[in-house]
This record gives sequence, structure tokens and C-alpha cells, in this order.
Amino acid sequence: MRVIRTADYEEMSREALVFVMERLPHIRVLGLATGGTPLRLYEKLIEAVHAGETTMRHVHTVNLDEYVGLADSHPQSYHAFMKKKLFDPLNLTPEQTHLPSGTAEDPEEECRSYEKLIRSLGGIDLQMLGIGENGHIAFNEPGSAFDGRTSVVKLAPSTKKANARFFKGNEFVPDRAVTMGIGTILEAEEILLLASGERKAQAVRCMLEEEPAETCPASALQKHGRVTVIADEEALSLCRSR
Ligand SMILES: O=P(O)(O)OC[C@H]1O[C@](O)(CO)[C@@H](O)[C@@H]1O
Repeated sequence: MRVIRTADYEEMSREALVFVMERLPHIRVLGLATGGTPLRLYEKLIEAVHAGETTMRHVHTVNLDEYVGLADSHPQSYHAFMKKKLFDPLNLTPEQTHLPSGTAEDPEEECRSYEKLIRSLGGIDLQMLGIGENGHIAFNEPGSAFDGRTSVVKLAPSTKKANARFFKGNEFVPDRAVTMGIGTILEAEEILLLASGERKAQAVRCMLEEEPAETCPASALQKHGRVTVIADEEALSLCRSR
């Protein structure tokens, strides 16, 4: 995996913007992530589009995941997060922005349709990822199969705790999510993973330096030929060779 080391979160976001802007003219389907990590990148992308430096008009976006039980309009849903942080500021339409539903009557069918949707769009050209403190990618927790498809998963207690900051407290974080599987993610043409901060250091070390193992979902990325990791010094601080 190619690793770009940056001094801090701001530089990580700047490098990520350069990376994404270089590719945007050739991208038809862009995979997006939620969480705190890509937020500054999204702000920069909005600035760049408003300045006329790039455009997302031609792009379809597909997000990685959604909490089960949260309606699209729920303020803590990933639908609402993406609408507020990226889609509305860029005037992206509902027809070009896609997330799995957290309230489908038949969640299994929803997972199958999300896979179908990705295929019908022609597959993902560039998938952005964050990384969980336990090494998860999307909501694929440790123990997830490397060939897993979009499915309903149970969140690890540590993930609920880490994401409680977006809710009123731990007890409000849903127990389950619909998530793209690791197998789905690995089918993207290219992958960009962003990591910042000391609390990600252990996960980043496992991803880059351990033998791929289901105990560290992000280590599956070693099996993909085109992965770039942009990470700051703190996130890389436990890596021997970086
Ligand atoms: O960027 P954050 O907020 O640290 O989250 C890391 C990862 O955890 C998730 O929020 C899921 O828990 C992912 O969407 C994200 O990539």
C-alpha cells in the first residue's frame, strides 16, 4: 500500500483533496465515508467546487453504511450527515447520491438491492475510507469475512462508544448497521483511506504491518493493488517503517 505521511489533520485533508481532485474528472462513481475524519476534506472539496476548480456534477456517490432504525431524516443518520456536510452545499441531487436505507422493511433485501445498485452504476471508481479504532472499515468489525457483501451487522461496544460523541450518549447509538462488505469494498478500482490522530495508531499499524487477518478488517486492504493511505504522524506513530 502506498502511504503518504502528513504532519497533521489539516495537511492530511489537503493531500486528500489533491488526490481526489486529480481523479474527479475520470470518476463516475465515488464511494464516500462518514465519521469525523473526512469532514475537513469535504469542506475543502466544497470550497474547490464553489471556486470553479472542480465539479461533482457528473458523479454518482455511494456511501458505505447507515444505522439500522434511523430514518433518512433522523439528525444522526448518515443520510442527514451527508446531506448537511456535502450533498446540499454541492447541490447534489437525491438521484445521484446513494446510501443504504436503515429503515427498509426487509433489511436483507435492502442489502441485495444496494449491491445491485453499485453494479448497475458500473462499480466504484474510487472508494474513500476511514478506519475505526479497532481496525474496522465501514462497519465491518473485527471477525468480518474478507469476502463479505453488504449486510446487516452488529456494532462492537467500542464502536458504539467511539460514535457516542455524535449522539446524546452511548445508549442512543443504534446496535446495528447496514454496511458494504469488505468484499464489496475490495472491488472498488481504487481506495483512499484517511487516518488521523493517536487513537488510530494501533489500527493503522495492524493495517499496514500485520499479516492480513480478520481480527483487523483494514488489513484486508493489503490484498488490493491500488490503495493509498494518507495518514498523519500521530496515526503512523506505532508503525516501525514509516
Ligand atoms: O472518522 P472517525 O469518526 O474516527 O470514524 C472512523 C470510522 O468509523 C465509522 O464512523 C464507523 O464507526 C466509519 O464511518 C469511519 O470510517
